[in-house]
Amino acid sequence: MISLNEIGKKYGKKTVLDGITFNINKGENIAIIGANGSGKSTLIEIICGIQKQSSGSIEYTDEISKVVGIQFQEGNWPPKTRAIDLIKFFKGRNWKKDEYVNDIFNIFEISEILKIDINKLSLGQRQRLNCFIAIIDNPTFIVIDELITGLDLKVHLKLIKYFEKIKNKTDKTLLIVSHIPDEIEVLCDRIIVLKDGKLCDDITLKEVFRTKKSIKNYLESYFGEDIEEVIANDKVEKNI
Ligand SMILES: Nc1ncnc2c1ncn2[C@@H]1O[C@H](COP(=O)(O)OP(=O)(O)OP(=O)(O)O)[C@@H](O)[C@H]1O
Repeated sequence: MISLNEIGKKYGKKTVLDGITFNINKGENIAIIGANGSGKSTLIEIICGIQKQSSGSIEYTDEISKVVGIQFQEGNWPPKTRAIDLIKFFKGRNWKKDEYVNDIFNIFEISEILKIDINKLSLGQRQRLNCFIAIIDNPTFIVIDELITGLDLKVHLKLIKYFEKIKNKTDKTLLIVSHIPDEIEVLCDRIIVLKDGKLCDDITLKEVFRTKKSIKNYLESYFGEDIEEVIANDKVEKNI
């Protein structure tokens, strides 16, 4: 279990996270939602140990966090780095003999971008590669910061299917930043809502369906406008 206790984060005088308390149990699949700037990325970076909280504590009580795979919205790779260089770096020269790596290599369609400078890839191609690299070590705890960014529909559906398989067939723990109702419904069993850096809801999908009938209705109750519009604005902001 990962236990967050009164996590706070300040950048200078600006409070970005305030009093965040919740647990992540092994095998859980959690969606973190919130408006732009509500602190989602900061929170997942703190959970993964990339950033230090300004206050509060985190306890990691079992093997959940032993192997963490985090996919960032953007990855800053050194100039002239290619996918093949990263694969060899992480898995060695004999990576082709690794069945798991070959499997995800095909699913994420890496062969077509294998020898291109990563900095010259399109947003969607880079997203695919970032996601692939995040899970190359077959992590027990997978953190995905907005799967949809830059992906075309075909690849998006393919990746959702892959993560759905992970959810159903393994006891891996998934933490996903997402605003896409269908994605949340397929991949998650719990939603955490951040608003202005505060945790304002922590609810199971079961409860969402019982009280609001659909995830779309639930999201609308937080965003206060048609969620399709929020998603569309998100896509425009991220140049999809
Ligand atoms: N390194 C930083 N220095 C100063 N302020 C920062 C830094 N990183 C993030 N912030 C600010 O902290 C707030 C929360 O940012 P964060 O990226 O965590 O939000 P988010 O919910 O993930 O946003 P988005 O949906 O746009 O990705 C924002 O106001 C952002 O401008």
